[in-house]
Amino acid sequence: MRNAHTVAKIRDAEAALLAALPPGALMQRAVYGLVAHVARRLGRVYGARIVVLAGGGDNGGDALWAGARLAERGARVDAIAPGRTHPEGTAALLAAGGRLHGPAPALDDETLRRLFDQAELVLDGLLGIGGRGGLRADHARLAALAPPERTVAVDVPSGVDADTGAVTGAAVRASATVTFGTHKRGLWLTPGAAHTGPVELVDIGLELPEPDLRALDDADVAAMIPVPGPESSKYRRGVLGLVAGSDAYPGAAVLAVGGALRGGAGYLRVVTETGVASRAGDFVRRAHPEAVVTAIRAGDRAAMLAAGRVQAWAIGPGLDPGPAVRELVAGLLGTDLPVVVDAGALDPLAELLAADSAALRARDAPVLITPHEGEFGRFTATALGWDPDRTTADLAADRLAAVRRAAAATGAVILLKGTRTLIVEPVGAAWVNTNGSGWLGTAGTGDVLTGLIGSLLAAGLPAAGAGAVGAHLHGRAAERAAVPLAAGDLPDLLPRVVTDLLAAPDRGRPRGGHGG
Ligand SMILES: NC(=O)C1=CN([C@@H]2O[C@H](COP(=O)(O)OP(=O)(O)OC[C@H]3O[C@@H](n4cnc5c(N)ncnc54)[C@H](O)[C@@H]3O)[C@@H](O)[C@H]2O)[C@@H](O)CC1
Ligand SMILES: Nc1ncnc2c1ncn2[C@@H]1O[C@H](COP(=O)(O)OP(=O)(O)O)[C@@H](O)[C@H]1O
Ligand SMILES: [K+]
Repeated sequence: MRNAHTVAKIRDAEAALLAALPPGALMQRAVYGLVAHVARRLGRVYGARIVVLAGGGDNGGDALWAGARLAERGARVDAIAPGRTHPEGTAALLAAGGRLHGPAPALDDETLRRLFDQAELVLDGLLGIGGRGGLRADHARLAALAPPERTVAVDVPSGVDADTGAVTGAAVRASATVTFGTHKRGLWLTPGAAHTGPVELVDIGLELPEPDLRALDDADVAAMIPVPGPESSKYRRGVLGLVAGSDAYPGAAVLAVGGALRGGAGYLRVVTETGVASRAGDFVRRAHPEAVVTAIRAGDRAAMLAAGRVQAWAIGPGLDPGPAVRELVAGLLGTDLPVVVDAGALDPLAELLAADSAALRARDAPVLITPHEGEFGRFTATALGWDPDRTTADLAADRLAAVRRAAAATGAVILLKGTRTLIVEPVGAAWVNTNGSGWLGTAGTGDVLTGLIGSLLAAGLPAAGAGAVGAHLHGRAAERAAVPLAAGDLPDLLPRVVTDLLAAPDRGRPRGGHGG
């Protein structure tokens, strides 16, 4: 498990440790980790040309000290400073033979370009967790010139808000980030997450409280995947009821069923709309003979519920939102089972919530909704009266906070899909998925995810756990796909992903959350 904390919590932990350690010791721990990263990456430090971007705070201090250590090992280090610099770090760099250029306004573009062009590596120490708002012009100029493929961000890419991931104006783009003590939420939240490259965590010994945001690793997911025991049967493993597919969109049902069959439930009951031609049911039967299909007339909630006993429901892929689907969603809310609501069932659920804001809180079992950003805007507009334009702005300014507000106000567990899918419980507990790739942004991958999550829910995982494990497996499957991937490729890749996770030697070993 990887943990992220708020800047305020990091400052508290830092203060406690600073009081207990000799002056400068904490910074030296950070510097040690940073230098190790740089040395590993360069292979040979001696003779390497390194540029240090040195802001006026401790982030600049880290970078300058790292520059000093690298200069002592024979690197040629040029520091560029927008203004004043960390005194001890500066003195150490100069004593080690490094050079300081600045303040930046006095440096012409030509000189700066030459320094950046020659650099094998740039250390971005302009701003860390002390950054506030958009970069000032003298910082922004340096951030824009730093070459992304050769830049390592110190603690946080400068210009990315460490708490929210918001980016206002220019920000450093790095090919790797070395962060200290714990992850910062902004490293994981879009848009900031697009600036970090892979993130390496350096343990500096902070004693941290409960995290504010978590990310599952392979080992966590391996320990959470429901594995059948000797006593298991198809019914004991969990039965999923999946309401998906209509005459208009039969394919979505096929994709969702594909995800569900590979999600670990023992039995799958699929409910489709008969419509004129019962197309969806026929499609599903042909593609997936394992699924048991019941075709119902649109909106016939009694027929849906009569499809058989299940442990969880998922509804939405390939359904046309309208009064008939609202009937079905209302029928599912009336059960005491966990329900996943996606796609064509989201607007109908939002309408039910607009009429009765306590509809979800009145249930004992969770409702997990899985919107993408556009669906989230529509859902919150209908259910909560939020202005969609304002919601778009709120998501860019502080994605996690916006989703937390919506989860608290509706009582739904919310899985907001995107580059960094977020899973948030009504009480605020939050997870982020950090794997996958842009190739997932193709029609139908969300349908596969809904089936997969529904299946995990039926197999007994709690709602947020099913969402987080489902998103992780879905992302890993995408990483293994031949590209460009199509949504239909994903179900067939899931068995290899799960098999490898379960075979990993550290499966089942406790994984500490220590130090993030
Ligand atoms: N918190 C910790 O546990 C540790 C922190 N360390 C380092 O210390 C950093 C935090 O240092 P500081 O608190 O000094 O903060 P920073 O170095 O992040 O930034 C503070 C400085 O930046 C200026 N500034 C703020 N916003 C700006 C903007 N938008 N444009 C231009 N300038 C801006 C401020 O006026 C101030 O001079 C961490 O990111 C990390 O690199 C490490 O040394 C080790 C331990
Ligand atoms: N850049 C990206 N990186 C990682 N995952 C992505 C990216 N873009 C989209 N995804 C994932 O792809 C899926 C798309 O789902 P969705 O928007 O519902 O599509 P559809 O409705 O066509 O199935 C989600 O799981 C989302 O998180
Ligand atoms: K930085």
